Amino acid sequence: MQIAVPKEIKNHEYRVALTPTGARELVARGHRVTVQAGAGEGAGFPDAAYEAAGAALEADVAKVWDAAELILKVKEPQSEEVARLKAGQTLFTYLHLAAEERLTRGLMASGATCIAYETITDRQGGLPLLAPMSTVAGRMAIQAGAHSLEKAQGGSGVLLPGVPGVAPAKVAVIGGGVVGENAARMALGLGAEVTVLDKSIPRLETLDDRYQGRMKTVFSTADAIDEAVRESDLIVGAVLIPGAAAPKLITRAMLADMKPGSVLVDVAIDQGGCFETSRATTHAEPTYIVDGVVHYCVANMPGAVARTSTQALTNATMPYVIALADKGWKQALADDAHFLPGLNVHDGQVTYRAVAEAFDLESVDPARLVS
Ligand SMILES: NC(=O)C1=CN([C@@H]2O[C@H](COP(=O)(O)OP(=O)(O)OC[C@H]3O[C@@H](n4cnc5c(N)ncnc54)[C@H](O)[C@@H]3O)[C@@H](O)[C@H]2O)C=CC1
Ligand SMILES: CC(=O)C(=O)O
Ligand SMILES: [Mg+2]
Repeated sequence: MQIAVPKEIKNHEYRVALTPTGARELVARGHRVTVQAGAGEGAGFPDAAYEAAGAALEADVAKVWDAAELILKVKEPQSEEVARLKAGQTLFTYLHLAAEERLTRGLMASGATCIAYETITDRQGGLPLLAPMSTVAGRMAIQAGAHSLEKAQGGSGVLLPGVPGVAPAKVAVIGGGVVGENAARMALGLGAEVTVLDKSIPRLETLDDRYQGRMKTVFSTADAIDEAVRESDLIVGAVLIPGAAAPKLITRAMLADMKPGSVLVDVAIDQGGCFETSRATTHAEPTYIVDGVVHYCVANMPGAVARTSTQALTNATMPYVIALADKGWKQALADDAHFLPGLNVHDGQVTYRAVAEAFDLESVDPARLVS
């Protein structure tokens, strides 16, 4: 199969979808891999390493896309990438479609087969291709929040751990999944007072057990969120309803109850964000202030630590890439009931129910397309 790896073009996105190690593996299986020149540079993988792995380098982005049967990316396609995509091609990348009607319609119009990393499931009920980047983003959320609390960033001037004689900051994490646990763990490590809110009792039990009561676990209700809003210096938004738009859990009116200079880090922004006042920002300009509250809403947080993130992401994606390359999308999805929910768009049709519901579109059962 002809496989293409374009250079990512989203603002300050330095990850790449395939490492030289991955390229070598695909080439050894008889596939042709074309990497756009410079695609791996931001993650520390020079062109020469891909060449040594048996991949072809191509400087002309149009040629990279045009010849491909399978396109491997990291971030959701930007508009100029959507314009390059065509029927008969398979795209494998993060898509986050429920937050992006224009992108959804663009992918439908392309006629291509679009498989999202973030809706593939596993036997344990997890999201194995979202989890590595959620781990990174959760850990980064506290770094970003701590920095945003500094006065020069518009923050309240609170230091997360406090100092002897001065109490630590209060951190609330809404959603105790992969992002939430990693954020809470970092905040605990820095000495903050940490509360995690989740709607899943089993999840709260796991956290309570794992951290031996060192973080408070609270069932997520409107009252509990009100209290977190009133008390916290930093709130991390980390909820997810897989494939769907995030619920808005903090409204604009509620910001008036927050301490001036408090910080909201909305990691769920790639699914539309879980705070009413969230809008996606970039690493170039990560924060803005609404009603005295600093908002950090970068939709590709892991792109900033591209070396670590690329290795973590490709460790997880590689078995799926190999299945797509060896068998083609139809057989690869037919053979694996957990890979199948990755299919979001095929030949003009939406195949993921939560995405179709977000935009009042017809949804086609993906199982019908592969049987
Ligand atoms: N901004 C970025 O760069 C990145 C964003 N993300 C995003 O972070 C979000 C979270 O991802 P994961 O932690 O992997 O998901 P997850 O599925 O592991 O965890 C989500 C948690 O939210 C909980 N939840 C759902 N509704 C809730 C509510 N109303 N109140 C409290 N908790 C609720 C669920 O029970 C679950 O435990 C996703 O939108 C994901 O796409 C992930 C990586 C990078
Ligand atoms: C999950 C995601 O959106 C990211 O890693 O950028
Ligand atoms: Mg995004």
